[in-house]
Amino acid sequence: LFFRIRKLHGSQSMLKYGLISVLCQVMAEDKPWALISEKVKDVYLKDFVKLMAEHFHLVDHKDLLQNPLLYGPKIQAVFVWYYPRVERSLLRLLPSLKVVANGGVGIDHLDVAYISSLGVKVANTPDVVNNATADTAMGLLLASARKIVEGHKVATDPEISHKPFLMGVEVSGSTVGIVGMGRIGYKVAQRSRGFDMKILYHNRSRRSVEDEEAVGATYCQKIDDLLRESDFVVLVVNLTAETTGLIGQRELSLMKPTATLVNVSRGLVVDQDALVKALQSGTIGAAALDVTHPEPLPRDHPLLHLPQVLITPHIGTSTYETTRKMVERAVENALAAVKGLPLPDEVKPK
Ligand SMILES: O=C(O)C(=O)CO
Repeated sequence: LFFRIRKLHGSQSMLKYGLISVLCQVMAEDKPWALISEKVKDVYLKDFVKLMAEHFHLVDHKDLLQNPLLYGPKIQAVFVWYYPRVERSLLRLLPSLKVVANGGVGIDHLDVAYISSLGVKVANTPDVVNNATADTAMGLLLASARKIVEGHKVATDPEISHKPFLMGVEVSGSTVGIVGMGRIGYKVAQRSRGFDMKILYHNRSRRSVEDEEAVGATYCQKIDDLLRESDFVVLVVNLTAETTGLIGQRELSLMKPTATLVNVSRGLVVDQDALVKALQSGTIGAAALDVTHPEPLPRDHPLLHLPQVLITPHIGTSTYETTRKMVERAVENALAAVKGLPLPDEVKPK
């Protein structure tokens, strides 16, 4: 059609440009509409929002709430990075919604059963998050064990004249216990092998002998055995009804008084009050947490003030490369749903 219009000559040029402009508008309308959170605009670098905007007209949550009748019926996809919260009140505004496309693997913040009951698909971005999240776990483990953050403070604070030795815990040759041997857990095991660590793991189902041998991991059917023997306990489970509060007072009391708890899963996997008590009483040695409940913690929360606790603000996947892959994957999932095609990463209700 475009080339036919271009062939119009002379006096027809007004008509020609009019038709081209209408055609461009029709083509622009062709792009589906998607909702993102204004927080995503703040958090995600412009490049990533641009990537989504190549395929979707983006509306932010604030605009939607100001103009629900204008935008609500157009929106076919919601991109979620924790925000916007996909509450029932939001879903009611979106009668044409086809997909909730989550960036990240954890979908504990989504009511998948309810969203699916509306005929709306849910997708996440597994696999692409594995390396960055496993790197974060190892970073926390090493930084906590070798007091890297305190070391930086001491080295850069001119007021500290007496340099303490900052005695750490030896990582090489120690025992790591990985709770949750899924895709990220396995990456943690691969990295731990590079540090000559003895590797224990606990998982709902045992890995194949080949998988175990490839990283030298030993299966602990009972989590208690892993907790008793490990110098570093690394939590890499999904948050589910079964894993909520998985590490409580009893479990912490089984750990070595020198042990470190590393959490890159979700804050609610740990009973935080019990963790505070275990740290204060010396039941365990240290904690290194990329996730807490809530996030961020209130400024007066004891975990923020214990010297043996290292906290990062949920940066498990925050690398440029992984974020790009997550955005690309979320866009692929959303486009597939809009076109009625199978989603690369559909999450079905349990
Ligand atoms: O992928 C996820 O769910 C994360 O939380 C990454 O840290």
